[in-house]
Amino acid sequence: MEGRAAAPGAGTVVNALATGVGSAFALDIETSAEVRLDPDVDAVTGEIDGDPDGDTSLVERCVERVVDEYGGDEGGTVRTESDVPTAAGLKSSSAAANATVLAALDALGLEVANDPDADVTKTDACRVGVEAARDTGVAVTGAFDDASASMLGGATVTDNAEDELLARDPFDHEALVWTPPVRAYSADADVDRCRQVAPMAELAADLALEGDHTRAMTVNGLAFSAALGFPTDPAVEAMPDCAGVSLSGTGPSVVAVGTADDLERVRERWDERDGETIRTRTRNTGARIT
Ligand SMILES: Nc1ncnc2c1ncn2[C@@H]1O[C@H](COP(=O)(O)OP(=O)(O)OP(=O)(O)O)[C@@H](O)[C@H]1O
Ligand SMILES: O=C(O)C1=C[C@@H](O)[C@@H](O)[C@H](O)C1
Repeated sequence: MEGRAAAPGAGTVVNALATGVGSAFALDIETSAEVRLDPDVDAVTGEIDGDPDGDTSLVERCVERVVDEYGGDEGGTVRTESDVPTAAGLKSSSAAANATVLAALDALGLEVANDPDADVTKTDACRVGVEAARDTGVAVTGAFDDASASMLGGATVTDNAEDELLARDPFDHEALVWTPPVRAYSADADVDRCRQVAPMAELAADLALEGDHTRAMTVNGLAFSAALGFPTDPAVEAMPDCAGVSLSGTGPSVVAVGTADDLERVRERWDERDGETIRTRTRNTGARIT
């Protein structure tokens, strides 16, 4: 019983740590997962390609939850490979969870689709990974905003307290990502500081629900950079030349969206900073069984 799947990382429109309402969009960088299930094995063992000491608890819990809900009492293995840097704000946890849940469902021979008649809908599959993120303490709110953007593609707005999808829109832009050489685990984020900027998070969520995701992300980025102690300079440098720019997740990455020519000008400025600058694009297709 084997299954394989892949899921994209994502960028932030609105961080949900202030109010529970969040918004994110899929980026064209991926994590893939391979799951092997065996009725004669009890435990689930995880492995992260290239990171032998990486924390595999999230993906192991994803497989356990899929087996509990849709399988028998199989155990087995899960192995991930990822182009999404971990703990960089680019939703590596959501991508890993979504890819693993889809691979485990595939291993059980179940059909997953964005269709109420499928064995499992993509939204329900996404909720399994969100519960696993809560179980393992990887996410603060469960991060249904990030997980739904990765699972469904496009830009989503969600209520993370209820795991409810409030809106989903196509989101078509070139993207530029700057990742400084530090890491910030969501579980360590200062949630009280984030709550201080709730009025700005509410404004950003209103803009996102009106479909103005790019202005929403810029408002969000200024507020959460200030709250979480990240510099606002990268956003200020990008603002004249992009449609929207934000600190992504709980940082440290900053994501700008716009046209290719405009982002080249932003890249020249960001390339002077320590760390890595990646050109990619947003995408409207989400996670898939491969
Ligand atoms: N490729 C992977 N395979 C298995 N688990 C992973 C993988 N990538 C991330 N994780 C899990 O996600 C955790 C990192 O989650 P965290 O929320 O801090 O990062 P992020 O999702 O990249 O950040 P953010 O939510 O700010 O975008 C890791 O410690 C690990 O448990
Ligand atoms: O841990 C969490 O619940 C979250 C982490 C960040 O990615 C946020 O951007 C997201 O809205 C919620």
